[in-house]
Amino acid sequence: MKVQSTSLDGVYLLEPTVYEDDRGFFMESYNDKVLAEYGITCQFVQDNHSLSRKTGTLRGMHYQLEPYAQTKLVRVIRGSIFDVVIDLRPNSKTYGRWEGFELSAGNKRQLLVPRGFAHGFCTLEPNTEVLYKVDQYYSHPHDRGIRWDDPEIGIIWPVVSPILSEKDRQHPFLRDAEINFR
Ligand SMILES: Cc1cn([C@H]2C[C@H](O)[C@@H](COP(=O)(O)OP(=O)(O)O[C@H]3O[C@@H](C)C(=O)[C@@H](O)[C@H]3O)O2)c(=O)[nH]c1=O
Repeated sequence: MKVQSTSLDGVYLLEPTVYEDDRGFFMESYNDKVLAEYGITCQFVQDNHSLSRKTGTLRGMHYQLEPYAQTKLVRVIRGSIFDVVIDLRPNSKTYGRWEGFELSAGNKRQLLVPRGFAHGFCTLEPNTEVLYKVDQYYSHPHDRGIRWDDPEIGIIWPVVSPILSEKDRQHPFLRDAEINFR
């Protein structure tokens, strides 16, 4: 497993070692010892799986307030996504900055999203399935979001008119968002 740091402190891009043979492939999709070498010692407690039928489906930008903030380990098992994080840690040098990564069933990359970040993605292919581990349980009362097209953040999405849930259309801009990360 190759672990690369990114422009945002605490966000890592993971590239598993894939062993291919006549039958197909084998890879370790999660190994806590490898993550611990990078100081990532969270305990994952829930696995999530979503299917987005159409290309250009955008889910985001989501986070949970403390004490239900979540670390997420995201990967794609079918199709591909443009996966985006926004740094929401008020004391961070990169507060309000975003970065995007292409994750696909083909490249098998994974993104480690720490607590204190908003997360979202846009699908690049039909019938895209995303799996992710989280280290805190879902809590509806702590569930928050920021508008995907907040001009102050300026995410460059690969789609102009994405397919959104009703909830994701209603999120506030970052300047009005409720944030309680330290
Ligand atoms: C996230 C989540 C949702 N749900 C329920 C609530 C709701 O009725 C239904 C659909 O929820 P949503 O519309 O929020 O699903 P979705 O838009 O896919 O939300 C997800 O988006 C990505 C980008 C993330 O980063 C995730 O953490 C999560 O926020 O599933 C759970 O039961 N457990 C969970 O962990």
